[in-house]
Amino acid sequence: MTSAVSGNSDSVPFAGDSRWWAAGAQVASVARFEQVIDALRIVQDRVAGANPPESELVEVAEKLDEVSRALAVFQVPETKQVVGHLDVPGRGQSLVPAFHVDRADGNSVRGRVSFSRFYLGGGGAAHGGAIPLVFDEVLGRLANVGGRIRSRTAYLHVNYRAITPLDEELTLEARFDSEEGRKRFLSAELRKGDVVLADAEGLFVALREGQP
Ligand SMILES: CCCCCCCCCC(=O)SCCNC(=O)CCNC(=O)[C@H](O)C(C)(C)COP(=O)(O)OP(=O)(O)OC[C@H]1O[C@@H](n2cnc3c(N)ncnc32)[C@H](O)[C@@H]1OP(=O)(O)O
Repeated sequence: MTSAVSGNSDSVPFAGDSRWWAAGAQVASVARFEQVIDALRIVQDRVAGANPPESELVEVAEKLDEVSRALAVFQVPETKQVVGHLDVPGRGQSLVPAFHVDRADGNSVRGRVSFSRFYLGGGGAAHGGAIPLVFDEVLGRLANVGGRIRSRTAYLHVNYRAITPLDEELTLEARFDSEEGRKRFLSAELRKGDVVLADAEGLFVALREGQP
């Protein structure tokens, strides 16, 4: 039996369906796919943090090749892709740390995120590119919810105020500040407790008819 992939991209509704993707992609089991993504995230972390002997590396490479071969025959075009459209925190997209929504409406969202070992930059701090990934994910979704015409990031300005530690639950708050014609201005902060670790301002431009 197959299930339609949900229009919402988080277990707590993010106030609407952005329809960034073509609706109707089917997945054999959302729960099983989520299990695969969770396992993949752990593999990413374990690979990033490992320094095993060569014999173990040979075995691990063979096992990973086996997984790649198993999935190779099931590749689909973007319109049928499941990753990115799963109704689970993080949309099943293992590139971006999963964002867990606690509160959302059409103009703001608050949630939690944690940067695991995979996202290490150096010196215990999250990679400077991993933080904009999360801001783009959250602001991009917020820019498009509530039946708005879909938009794309035109710019994303990030200020790094303090190092972002790994493996700690952080909060992220974002808001839709204003709109001028096709231009949507949004902002957000990433915090550990009361301390702002990073903040961001983004411009998202609504796409014209037929614009990719
Ligand atoms: C479930 C799905 C969830 C998805 C979540 C993740 C969402 C992630 C969103 C993304 O990351 S999208 C991918 C990254 N972004 C891109 O690939 C965008 C690439 N750039 C473009 O496609 C175009 O440049 C863009 C659509 C952003 C704008 O081009 P247009 O030709 O449509 O707009 P135009 O150049 O006419 O500009 C419209 C207005 O925006 C302004 N503008 C555009 N880019 C700007 C910029 N960079 N800085 C300042 N202003 C800018 C421009 O000046 C103008 O202002 P005015 O109306 O006041 O004259």
